[in-house]
Amino acid sequence: MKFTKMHGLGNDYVYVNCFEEKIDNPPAVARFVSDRHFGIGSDGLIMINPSKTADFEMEMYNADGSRGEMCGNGIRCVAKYVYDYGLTDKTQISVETLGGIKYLDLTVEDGKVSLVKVDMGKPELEADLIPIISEREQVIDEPIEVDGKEYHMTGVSMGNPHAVIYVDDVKGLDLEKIGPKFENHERFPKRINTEFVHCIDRQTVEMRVWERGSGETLACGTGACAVAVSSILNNLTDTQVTVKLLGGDLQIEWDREKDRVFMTGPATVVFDGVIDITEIKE
Ligand SMILES: N[C@H](CCC[C@H](N)C(=O)O)C(=O)O
Repeated sequence: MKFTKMHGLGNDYVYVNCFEEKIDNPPAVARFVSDRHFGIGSDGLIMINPSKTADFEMEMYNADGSRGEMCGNGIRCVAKYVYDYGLTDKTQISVETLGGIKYLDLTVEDGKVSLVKVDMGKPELEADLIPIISEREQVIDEPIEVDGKEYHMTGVSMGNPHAVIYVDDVKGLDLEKIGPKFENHERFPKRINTEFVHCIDRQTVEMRVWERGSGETLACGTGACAVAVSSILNNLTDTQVTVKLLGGDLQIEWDREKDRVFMTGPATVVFDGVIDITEIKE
């Protein structure tokens, strides 16, 4: 199977052009290629498929083989792949996802995509997932106990579920310890992506993320959007936010008039390769 290894701010996936390749068991292939010792090494698998309702379809799997409804860093890389590898010459494209059709603007330099702006759509407060105790115009603040400690979170969906938690010290967090306890907490029937955030000023936040199905990643596009929406709702930032992640910065804007979130960031090709997946059983 031919693949292309790409990343968005270090959130790396194995990309497969399924106009040419066929994958019969994506969850098993995702687990295999993601293994950083026995496979290629990645945060998951992203299949680029034909679509009946958009220019392309993004089918995304986490490293544990679970399917994600949407992937912000991933969809920017899909846009770069389809332009740079000649599947389109358009600089405005649409991509079908389980989280709805997304619309992307591509910036091209020297014939290659260097930056992508994604209309991430309408943020939803996860009332069914995390009971919201007040209307969205007020502070959204839900207590949750993990490891005997009470945290306060804001639940936001960007197609996939997120719990946003504000802390004073992001760097010192033991994510390996508390991350899985949030991810698998009984409050989250679909599990959860959890973002830990420190606000630097009204235009800048820094965050780390424990992703559902992949653990700590260097960046999370949908997570950065959820953090921006939560920070604006909690009156901690203005509507344009630079989100600083371990892998780099994303620019997020929540256009309250249109009620749509826009994410702008890079996409990078690392290498092309071929791997034998015929022996994968499970
Ligand atoms: N782990 C996420 C999917 C990947 C999201 C993230 N890598 C991004 O860039 O948005 C989930 O299961 O909902």
